[in-house]
Amino acid sequence: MKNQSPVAVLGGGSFGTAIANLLAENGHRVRQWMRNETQAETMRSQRQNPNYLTDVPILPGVEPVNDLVQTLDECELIFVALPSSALRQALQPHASRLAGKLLISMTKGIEAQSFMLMSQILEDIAPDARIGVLSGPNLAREIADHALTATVIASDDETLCQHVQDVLHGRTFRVYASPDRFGVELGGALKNVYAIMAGLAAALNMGENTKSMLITRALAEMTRFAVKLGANPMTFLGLAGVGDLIVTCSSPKSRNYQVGWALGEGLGLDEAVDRLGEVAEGVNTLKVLKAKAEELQVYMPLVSGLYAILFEKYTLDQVIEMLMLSEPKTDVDFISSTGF
Ligand SMILES: NC(=O)c1ccc[n+]([C@@H]2O[C@H](COP(=O)([O-])OP(=O)(O)OC[C@H]3O[C@@H](n4cnc5c(N)ncnc54)[C@H](O)[C@@H]3O)[C@@H](O)[C@H]2O)c1
Ligand SMILES: O=P(O)(O)OC[C@H](O)CO
Repeated sequence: MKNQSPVAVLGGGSFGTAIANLLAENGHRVRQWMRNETQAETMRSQRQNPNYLTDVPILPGVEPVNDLVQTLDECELIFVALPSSALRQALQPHASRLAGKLLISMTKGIEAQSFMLMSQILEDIAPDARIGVLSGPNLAREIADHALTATVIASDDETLCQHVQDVLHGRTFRVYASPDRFGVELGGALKNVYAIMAGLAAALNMGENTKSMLITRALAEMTRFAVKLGANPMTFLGLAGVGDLIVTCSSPKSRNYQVGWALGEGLGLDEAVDRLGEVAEGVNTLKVLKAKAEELQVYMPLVSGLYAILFEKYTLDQVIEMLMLSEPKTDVDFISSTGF
């Protein structure tokens, strides 16, 4: 079933571009909104995004636009691919236009002051909207290249999940549903931090044992934190948990991994972020996560270690020594408490 009204994608970056094209491939009319009028005009005339995924042709069904009010008024289903630092500021002024709309957050970040996830911000801005989260192992570059990909639409609104499955599902993009919006969204935000670490380790050629240890202990740490916040740990075994953690910690196409790689090459954090020139949400997430873990007294040695390197002038060697020589722990925390 095709939408009568066009579908909106908010964001002119790589993920907005990949998802807008995917929707158009499935036969939907798409309004891809971006704040930069020149960029929208260039995309309309050249049929290419001048800044992101520059070699990907913009399909005829995608109309790059610059008028947010008109876009929100025209569209019932709205995918949000704005950086976490921009989401509230971009949508708050238009709160009254969002009532009753289907708002799907694809943004993987955490708001600094409030520790709110992006769908919680959407709910805060638009309490009468219907809210979902799309998350999973979803590198924009690979979606645009039609690599076989799976994702998760998460919401307690089953009709919304079905609708999003209908519009996005296709030959190269498979959409699973989950009722656990909080767990799915938290997984997508937290894994960015560990991808920085994995990129750093890879640049230093630390080896496959190290990579595996990092990913597995990252999963343990993320899950421990999530349980403290009341999330369901089982969600972290799915695509939006371990799935996204694996891809982001393994792929040089991940921007968070690239920041870590640049740090491993000896760049400072600011230089690494500048060189990237795109959003790497893990840097801000690390700051808010470190503070929250301390507040909640959750043991997160990898987060503390990376924070110590990036913001407290510890050397990598000092942090490695602290991590490796700390008191030995149990492998899987939950085994003893579940009685298996
Ligand atoms: N790229 C991916 O592979 C991917 C995959 C899944 C989720 N995401 C998430 O999607 C979000 C966006 O990432 P991206 O990859 O598209 O980023 P990007 O760096 O490719 O592009 C960011 C875009 O946001 C725009 N922007 C910045 N500030 C803005 C503001 N105040 N108002 C409006 N637009 C603004 C920029 O101009 C740019 O067009 C992030 O939270 C990211 O974690 C990205
Ligand atoms: O490029 P990154 O590091 O923002 O990661 C992109 C996606 O979140 C991977 O699922």
